[in-house]
This record gives sequence, structure tokens and C-alpha cells, in this order.
Amino acid sequence: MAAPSEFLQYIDDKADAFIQRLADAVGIPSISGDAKRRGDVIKMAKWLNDQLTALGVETKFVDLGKQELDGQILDLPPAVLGKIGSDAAKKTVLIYGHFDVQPALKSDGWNTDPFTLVVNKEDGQLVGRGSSDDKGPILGWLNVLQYHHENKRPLPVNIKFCFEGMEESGSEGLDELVERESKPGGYFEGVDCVCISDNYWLNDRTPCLTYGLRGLTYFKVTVTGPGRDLHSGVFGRTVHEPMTDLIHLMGRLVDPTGKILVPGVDEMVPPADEEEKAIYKALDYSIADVQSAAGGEVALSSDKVEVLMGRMRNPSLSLHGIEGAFSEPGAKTVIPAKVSGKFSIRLVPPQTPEAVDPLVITYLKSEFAKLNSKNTLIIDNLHGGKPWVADHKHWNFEAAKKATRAVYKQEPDLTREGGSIPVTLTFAESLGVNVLLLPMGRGDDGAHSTNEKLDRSNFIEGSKLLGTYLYELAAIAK
Ligand SMILES: C[C@H](N)C(=O)N[C@@H](Cc1c[nH]cn1)C(=O)O
Ligand SMILES: [Zn+2]
Ligand SMILES: [Zn+2]
Repeated sequence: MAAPSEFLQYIDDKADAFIQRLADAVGIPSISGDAKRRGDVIKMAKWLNDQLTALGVETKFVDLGKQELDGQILDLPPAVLGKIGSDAAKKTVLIYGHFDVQPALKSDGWNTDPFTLVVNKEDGQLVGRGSSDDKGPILGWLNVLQYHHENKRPLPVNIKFCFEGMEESGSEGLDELVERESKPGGYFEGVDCVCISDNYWLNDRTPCLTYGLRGLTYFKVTVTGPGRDLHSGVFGRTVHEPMTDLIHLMGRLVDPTGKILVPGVDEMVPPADEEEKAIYKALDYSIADVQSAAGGEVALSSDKVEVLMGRMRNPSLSLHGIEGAFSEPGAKTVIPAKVSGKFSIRLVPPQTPEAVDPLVITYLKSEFAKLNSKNTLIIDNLHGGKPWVADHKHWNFEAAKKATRAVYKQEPDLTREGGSIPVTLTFAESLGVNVLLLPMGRGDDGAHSTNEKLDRSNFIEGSKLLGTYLYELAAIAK
């Protein structure tokens, strides 16, 4: 069933108002990883709830309990659940998204304030934290709802919504909610399929459907010893320095080619055969694409298949930062007393946090023991999630393919995403239904980076795509 032309026209006609709504959403700095911003994440939950109810969705907040963050006990932001339509003759689709964002400071290198959406008239870019990840896609669904509500048109399917405010910080509390509500009599009973718009095209020109995500395990490794920060002239070469120990440990995790040095981690993953490599070879992607998205000529290989496998089907270990280290301008001659290194490993099948974490912990301890340091090592696992791979021949994907052809007049790429959305596998396993990832933004959007943007055309055509997908779902016999 094609989407009504009236719907497509409506989305075009309302584009400026939709962009204003995106500006309102970006204006709430809902950073889940920053204790000081927890009030803003909760404000964002309320804002989203108000939008949904105004568009005819019956909603409820679900309290997800409490969390310890930076030594404080904080309320977790509530999940926002919603439902619209209960026609037994129609399919029911569950839509997931997240209203929290990654941290962003102008001083990180943004050209403009990250929480003020800048509409660039020349190149059509909508610049602001969360524009692509994941406020733009969530608002895409609101745009679809608005057409049906304002024009009193029935939706082609029943919809249930599950929006969370902790995705960027480990989705705390959400797995339990999904497992509970997927049981008979639960909120998600009757769901036929799931759609998530929370990742990105491979490049800047070809829409894609995504059937895999990497999992994640995130570590914080602390080295401490001295009772306070020390003068390096007085204590240098006199005491065991926490930073020296930590840098040694961090340097033993991954080599500059990306090889993971923790014994057994890379080895868990079987090599790709020629048939699998052919899948990557066929994708519309080039080394120029990765370098232009990265903003530098820094690809690990000049072989497209190698680079794609590095992102889609192999694990990776990234070093993120060091808490407690001197990082301001100037030349302070300090020996920091306590430093914490942060790193994470992206996991692929058959890896799981349960299988990988013990290898990492044993290795860190044995490498630390080799240092003969009198400092103390503390290892914390901050959060984790399993990888996920779906059947992309399922009717849920077929509906999305038809919608992509209709809106973009292009055949979508079929991709596996390098990022992680921890709850995806929980939806698939708890509900026993197919999950589709239907991205809105482009590979060069700069999610998690400075100057994150969503192209106006991706926001508007992407909203049409989400709506058209619902009509294509409805056309498939139940
Ligand atoms: C792909 C999705 N939009 C995303 O960015 N997910 C995050 C999830 C996460 C886990 N820990 C912190 N954030 C990601 O892949 O980094
Ligand atoms: Zn993200
Ligand atoms: Zn996201």
C-alpha cells in the first residue's frame, strides 16, 4: 500500500515547523552521562510525552529506579511508553528511540553552541547535538503522527512506543522493563515487529537498512597510590607514579593497527570466508567515504573490504580518555595521585560481555603485576550489551525496502552497524519478533562528535520514509 500523496505533500509543507520542533528538542541538553544534566534528561522525557499526547498517543512514564553516578545517587530518567490504535485487523509495530544525547561543549571544537540548532541555509545542514542521534529520528515519527492526527486519517498500523533517556549510558533499567512488558498481558503484548531509527547510512548518498549491531563492554581502570597530587620535581623518580602505570596498561590493550592485545578476544571471532567478503565488496562505500566522514586521511587500510569488516563484523578496542589527568592549558608539573583510564570493546557474535570481561580483567591484573608497582589497581565495568544480528529477508525488511524505493528511488544497502544499541537484542529475544534498523541520517553526520548535523533532506525525506514504511507494513498480509 503506497503512502497517500497527501501525506508526502504534508511533510514537505510543514518542513519549517518540523525543523523548529527539532530546534526545541536540541535546546534541551539531555546528556545522560552527566549528573548535572539529569534534570534536563527528565525535562526531555516530559517534553516528548507532551508531544505524543498532543498527537493522540496514550502515554505513560515508567520509573526505572535509581543509579549511582559520580558518587551521587540519581533518579534514572523515566522511560516514555505510548500506544495508538488497537485494531485487531492491523499489524502492531513497536518503535524505539532515545531522547538522551552524548556530552558536548563548545570548547570541544564546535563552531556553534551545541544546544542551539543552527539551520544552515547554504548546505541545508541542521547542526546541533542530538540532531542525528537520536532526536531527529524520534521527531520523524512525531511528524508522521502529526499528519494523521491533524488530518483525522487513521494510521495504517497500530503503534507502540518505547523511548528511553539512558541509551548513551548503558540503557540502565530498560532490559528489565522490556522483559517484563513482553510477557503475556504486558504493555508490548501483540507486537508483530520492531523498528528502530537510531543509526546512520554508510555514506552520504545511499539509504540503508541495518541488520546487525556490535555489542559493547566498557571499562574504567583506576590506578591510585599517593595520598594527594605531588610536585614532580620533589617526587619524580622517587615514587610509583599512577599515570605511568596507567599509560603502560592502556598501551598494552590495542596496537596501532587495531589488533586487540587482550589474549583470546580477537581469536573468538571466526575469519570471514569469500562469500561473506563478497557482501562487503558489493556495498556502496569507498575509502574516500570513511576518510571524509572522519575528516582526515586516516583509514587503517586502503582495502575497502578490510575497512568495512573492521566496522561491521570485527571487534574493536578504543581508548576514550583519562579522568584525573592534568588536561588544562599550561605546563603544570604535577604527578596526579589518582587516574582512571576509560576504554571499551565493541563486540561481535559470538562474543558477549560475559565471555570477554573475565579475559580483560585477568589480563589487566597480570600486566599490572608485571610492573611491580606499589600503586593500587581498581577495575570497574561500567556497562555492556550483546551484539545483535537479524534476518534481513523478513517481511519487516521487505516493507522497509519498498518504502526506500518509493521515497528515495534507490535500492537500499544492507548493512551491519559498528555502534551499539543495547536493548535491540532484548527486544528480539523477549518479543520473539523481527527487529529492523531504519536509519535517517548519513555516515558523515558526526554523531558523538563535534558539529553533529542532520541534513534537512534526510530529516524531511526520512520522515516520509518512516511513514511510508508503516503503509508498506500494512500492505503485507497479517
Ligand atoms: C548507534 C547508537 N546511535 C549509539 O550511538 N549508541 C551508543 C550506545 C552507547 C553505549 N555506551 C555509550 N553509548 C554507541 O554505540 O556508542
Ligand atoms: Zn549515540
Ligand atoms: Zn543513538
